[in-house]
Order: sequence, then C-alpha cells, then structure tokens
Amino acid sequence: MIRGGRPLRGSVSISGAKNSAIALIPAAILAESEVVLDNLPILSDVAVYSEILEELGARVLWDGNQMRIDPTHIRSIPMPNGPVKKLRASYYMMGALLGRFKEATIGLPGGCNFEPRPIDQHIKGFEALGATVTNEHGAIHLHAKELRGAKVYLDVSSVGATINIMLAATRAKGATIIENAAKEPEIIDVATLLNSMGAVIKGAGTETIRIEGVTELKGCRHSIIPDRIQAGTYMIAAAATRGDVLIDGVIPKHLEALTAKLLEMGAHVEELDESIRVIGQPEYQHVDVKALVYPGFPTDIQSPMTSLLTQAKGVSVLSDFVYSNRFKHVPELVRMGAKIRVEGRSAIIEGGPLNAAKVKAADLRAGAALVVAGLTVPEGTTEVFGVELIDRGYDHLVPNLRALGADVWREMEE
Ligand SMILES: CC(=O)N[C@H]1[C@@H](OP(=O)(O)OP(=O)(O)OC[C@H]2O[C@@H](n3ccc(=O)[nH]c3=O)[C@H](O)[C@@H]2O)O[C@H](CO)[C@@H](O)[C@@H]1O
Ligand SMILES: C=C(OP(=O)(O)O)C(=O)O
Repeated sequence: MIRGGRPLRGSVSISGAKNSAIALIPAAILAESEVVLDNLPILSDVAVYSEILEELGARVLWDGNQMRIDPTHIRSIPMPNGPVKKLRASYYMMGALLGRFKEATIGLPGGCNFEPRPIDQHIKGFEALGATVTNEHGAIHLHAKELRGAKVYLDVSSVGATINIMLAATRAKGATIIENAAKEPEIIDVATLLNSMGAVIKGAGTETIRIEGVTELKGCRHSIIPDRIQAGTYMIAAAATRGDVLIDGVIPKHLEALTAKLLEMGAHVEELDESIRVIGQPEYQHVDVKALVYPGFPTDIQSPMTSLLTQAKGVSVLSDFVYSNRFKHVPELVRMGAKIRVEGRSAIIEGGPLNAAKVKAADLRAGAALVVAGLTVPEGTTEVFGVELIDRGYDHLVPNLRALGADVWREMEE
C-alpha cells in the first residue's frame, strides 16, 4: 500500500547481491569443508536455496547476514520438483552437483517467467565437458564418467551459463576456456569465492575465462558484493520522487550506465567512494535507454526505469536487448495512467502524471516498477498485489522506504 507524493530523503544501506548469493550458495557445495558467506541478503530466494541444500544433506546455519554451509555430508539425490521449481538459479545445482558427484537430476528452473528462458548454453557447456544430458519428464539428468576441460564458445553471453560451466569445470581434468563469457560483476564474485576455495580461475569479468581443474576444494570465508540492482532501484526512486538519497555501501562503477542516464535526464548524481547520492529535480528530459549485457544498462533495472521515464517531459524509448519481451509491468503502469505502448522489443513512454490504482506484480522487477510508480502519485493509495515476488530480490524494501520518509506499508491479502 503506497500513499505517494513524498520526496524520499535520507540514506539507505544496500545489502549483498541476490544474483551473487544464489550462485555462491550452490558453489559452496564444491568444497570439502565449511564455507562462510558474509553480507548475505535476506531474500526469499536465499531461503529457498538453503532449503535445497538442506534437502541434499548439507548443514546450513543462517544467522542474519551470515550463512555457514557445511557440505561434508551432501549427496546427489534427484530433485525433480519442490524448491528447485521456485527459483531460476536452481540451475546452478546442475553445475555444482556435476562438478562434485559427476551426476545430478534437477527439475527445470522457476523464477521470473517474463518470457521463455532457455538453458541450451548451459547444457552445451556440460556436454563439452563430457557429460551426457537428458531431459526426463521435465527434469534434467546429467552424468559423466569423467569431466574433461574443453573450449566452450557461448552463442549468447549468458550469466547463468558462464557461472554454471565455471562451477562444473573447477573439478574437471585439465583446462576449460569459456569464450564470449558474460562479464557481469556477479561472475567475478563467484570466481573470487571459487579461487579462495582453491580453484584456479583467470579472466572472470572479461569475455575469456580460463579454468584449470583441481581435484579438491576447501572451505573459506567470503563477503558478497553489493546488490547493484537494488541500489539502482533506490537511485531511480530518489529521482522519481524528486528526493535526495544517499545510497550507501555500493560499488559506483557497477552503476555507471544508470548514473549516466540519470545525469542525461537532468538529475544530480554524485559518485563517492562507496556511495552514490541522487538529488531529484522538478523536471526531467526524455531519454532513450537500451538494456544490454554488462557494462550496458541492466535489464533488471529497466522495469523501474520505465516508471521513472513517465516522469520525464516528452517521449522516451526504452529497448531491452537482453529479453525481447520483458514488459509485463507496462499494462499495470497503464492502469495507473501511464501513456506507454510496446512495439517489438521497445516501450515508447510519453511522460505525464500517474494516478493511484490497484495493480499486480507479474514478476520481481515489475513489482519494483509499480512501487516506484506508486511513490510518485500524490493522491490516493496505490495497492500493489503479488508483492511476495518482490521479496525474491529486495531486502527490507518497506522498512527502507519508510526510513526514507515514504508512506508505505504492507497488508496481508484476505
Ligand atoms: C539468477 C540470475 O543471475 N539471474 C540473472 C541472470 O539470468 P540468466 O542467467 O537466466 O540470464 P542469461 O544471461 O542467461 O540470459 C541472457 C539472454 O540469453 C538467453 N539465453 C540464456 C541462456 C541460454 O542457455 N540460452 C539463451 O538463449 C536468454 O534467453 C536471454 O535472452 O542474468 C539476467 C541477465 O542479466 C538477469 O536478468 C537475471 O537477473
Ligand atoms: C530476472 C531476475 O531474476 P531471476 O533470474 O532469478 O528470475 C531478476 O533478478 O530480475
């Protein structure tokens, strides 16, 4: 429930990154002893992952922002259904279990279903390493007598495929080279953890990653990088409400594409060492935004960005070159009075005021977009339904927004 129209003011601390956490937790099972993850975000996706590991026999102690994972007694039991269906990143269990046991059966992943999200590049990578991969009644079965290093050229620079191949290849015999690898900061985070565990990975963050297989990995302690998508959402909310917010505990370099767009629109943005201050302005210029792979503008912030662009003068065009049809937030924004039409992979947004309405989050970032939109509406109460999807990726969103002065609260549905 949001009564908007109040500028957000103050500072907000950003939690660890969801897309790192849900890759680091499965990576931990490759170790022979305890892995400690610090700066863990408190998210429903993290809770689901801890359930998956416990089902497989790992000991998981989750205390606030720390998780201790002892994989000593883990085994590879088939997981065709259950928690693996609740999130996208369950696909990492394929690479992690294959690396450790040379065998895995994992149901096809869930997560945000804004369009079909194939995993053919993951499978191509596993097969190149010597695995046999079959789809048995909606679950993927992987088996290898031996994993051997190989050269894998990705047709699309997929975040998930890059990490998954890296996970399996750490325990393969010989060297694996991933070409056209994804370069997102979360990939570097996973490589950093694996290297601390004893893996030999070079080039993470570039388009060529080289992994020398090792026979054993040990436990270690690792602190998760800040969540650039949550940070970006608060930057957008600060601008949209014409507020003044210090977004703290971030790596400003990870947010450069967004910072550049906010400056182009006319917002004031100050980059400090580990924080970014956004000062909103009464008027914004229209801009064109192209969501691309890193270091381009992140697709995961394009939905909240759509809400901000309704506050700009004139017509903005937002195109998503990662997902061609990630626009489930648009019909809901239109219910709130937005003038937006979707043409191909672009949303054409004509600036203008929004009104309060009852709207539904179709996925995680669509939900965040509706919250940002609601915060701009000065009269009436915007009701966002389906907010459990927002819990997948935003740590303490409502308390954080309230601390910034927003009139927002949560009610249970009947
Ligand atoms: C858990 C996690 O980290 N999720 C992120 C990850 O998702 P995810 O890893 O699923 O996204 P990918 O980077 O794999 O997808 C990028 C593009 O490649 C295509 N593709 C991908 C794999 C494949 O085997 N074949 C294929 O065609 C996808 O359909 C998409 O068009 O990166 C996305 C792109 O930054 C983000 O939106 C998600 O938040
Ligand atoms: C699409 C997202 O997540 P996932 O890949 O986990 O569904 C996201 O974080 O915006």
